Amino acid sequence: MEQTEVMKPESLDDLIKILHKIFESDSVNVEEVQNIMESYESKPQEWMKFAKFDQYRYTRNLVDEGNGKFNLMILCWGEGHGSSIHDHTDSHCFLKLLQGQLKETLFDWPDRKLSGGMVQKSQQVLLENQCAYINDSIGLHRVENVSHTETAVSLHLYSPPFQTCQTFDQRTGHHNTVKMTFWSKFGERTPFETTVSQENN
Ligand SMILES: N[C@@H](CS(=O)O)C(=O)O
Ligand SMILES: [Fe+2]
Repeated sequence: MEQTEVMKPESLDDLIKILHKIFESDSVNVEEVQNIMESYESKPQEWMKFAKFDQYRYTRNLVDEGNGKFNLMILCWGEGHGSSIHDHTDSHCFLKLLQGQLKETLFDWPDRKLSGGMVQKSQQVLLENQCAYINDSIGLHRVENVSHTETAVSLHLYSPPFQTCQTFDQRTGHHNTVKMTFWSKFGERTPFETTVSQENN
């Protein structure tokens, strides 16, 4: 389908409505989703209720389940928090900055005869309101809030939704499968579960 104009979402709720419409279709137009997400102007009062921080790790806070087609979540990054090198389980990943800055480092998938560690392909600093995109054919990434004084908040859309991903050891290229958990869902702190690992990647 051809895209004629980019609608500018009036609010986070409006953005969610537009995303529901877009994802009714079976094919995902990456550029369209990226443009819509980028054109939403972040207003803290609209997303504050989802932004719950942890002292030790970045948190994943579920905002919307996208009718089963996507998961929309807000990630909260304390000073110096970062993810390990990971994949996105064959899903589309859109990452929009709501507050602060994040550094994204791209890596190639490790090959068998890896020596000297995994190779960095590129690096970019994402600024407020920018929206980046990645999938497994582009490569792997690590995301970091390198600031020692500012927190960062980002809005992530994954389609289709996924619950596990692979994390990679930069030195050896070896990977582990990790279960991904939510710190909160729809603004409510997720109850502590003893059976489920509370690890992020
Ligand atoms: N993909 C990561 C966040 S990031 O580092 O892009 C996650 O969903 O936890
Ligand atoms: Fe990621």
